Amino acid sequence: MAELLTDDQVTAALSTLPDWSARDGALVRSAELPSFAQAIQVVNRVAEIAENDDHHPDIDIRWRTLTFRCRTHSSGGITALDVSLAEEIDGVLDALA
Ligand SMILES: C[C@H](O)[C@H](O)[C@H]1CNC2=NC(N)=NC(=O)C2=N1
Repeated sequence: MAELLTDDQVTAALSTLPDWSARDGALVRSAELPSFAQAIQVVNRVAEIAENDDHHPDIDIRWRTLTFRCRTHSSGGITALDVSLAEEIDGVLDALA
């Protein structure tokens, strides 16, 4: 099972992820896309990455606003897998937002 990050490790990771915060044992980011269709494109691209990595974010879709929550369910909190996933989600948003 993946190791949980310490609070200090989470703080250090967040310093490189300015659009993310830590809430309730998860890395959380919201993003508003120009349209619902573009929001769904982002979701589809993130879904592909999540399947490849076998690590899946919780995703909330409200019209064109997406909220991603990255936590390792099997570990019960934030692990290095979530930091990597957050970086990959940033990459998708940078490319499509
Ligand atoms: C067997 C497989 O690796 C697990 O079920 C994976 C799938 N995706 C997952 N995603 C997340 N975010 N947390 C998990 O614990 C998790 N477990």
